Amino acid sequence: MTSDERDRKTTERARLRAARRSAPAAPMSAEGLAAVEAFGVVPGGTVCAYWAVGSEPGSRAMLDALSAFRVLLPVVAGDGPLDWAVYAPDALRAGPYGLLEPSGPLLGVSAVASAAVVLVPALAVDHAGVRLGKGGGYYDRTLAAATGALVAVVRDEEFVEVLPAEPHDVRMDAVVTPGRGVVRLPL
Ligand SMILES: Nc1nc2c(c(=O)[nH]1)N(C=O)[C@@H](CNc1ccc(C(=O)N[C@@H](CCC(=O)O)C(=O)O)cc1)CN2
Ligand SMILES: Nc1ncnc2c1ncn2[C@@H]1O[C@H](COP(=O)(O)OP(=O)(O)OP(=O)(O)O)[C@@H](O)[C@H]1O
Repeated sequence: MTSDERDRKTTERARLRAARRSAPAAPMSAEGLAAVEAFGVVPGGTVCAYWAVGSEPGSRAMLDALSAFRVLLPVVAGDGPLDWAVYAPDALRAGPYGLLEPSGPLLGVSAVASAAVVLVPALAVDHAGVRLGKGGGYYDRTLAAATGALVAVVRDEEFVEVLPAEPHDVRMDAVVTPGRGVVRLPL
């Protein structure tokens, strides 16, 4: 039943967040580019990425490695789908949840459809492509409109066999980890 799955998500989130707190940082500077190349995005193409916070995998270096592409970062817009703006290293401002957000013009929630690849933050991903996020539902509400490849970015140990899933969970097309590189899903 769905409410059981929700409880199991809560338990899994707590476990994964605790593990992250004691895990080494995962700057993953090359893995974003590896994912974009794996899906054959041409220079100048659009990629959605994210500004990593706290113990999340990812870094400014991961974004800067994508300088041949047009990189969009999410902007939290109330409880709705995420808005987007172009990443420029010198045009960032503080957003909610300790995030930095791009300060340039907002492109609207439909901008996610312009991306050939969407790099998606996650606490964990499973072999079927089910992703567990932080529980806000922002990405699930957003990715329904995406048309490009959805690639979750996690540590090796966060790529797991099976996660609890609800009907609204949007499946990932691939995962990238430092040890395994880009893995197409479902496995
Ligand atoms: N880097 C990044 N950007 C993102 C997300 C994300 O998960 N990671 N989001 C995904 O939906 C959206 C924002 N939603 C978020 C929801 C919760 C937390 C969060 O819990 N962060 C800290 C607590 C920070 C604080 O409140 O001070 C944490 O993980 O403990 C972060 C972002 C859009 N941008
Ligand atoms: N497409 C959607 N439409 C409306 N509500 C949604 C949708 N997707 C998720 N939600 C709601 O958002 C809440 C959190 O969902 P879920 O547990 O899947 O978040 P998550 O994927 O871990 O978080 P995030 O996407 O922010 O990283 C749930 O209450 C869920 O019902």
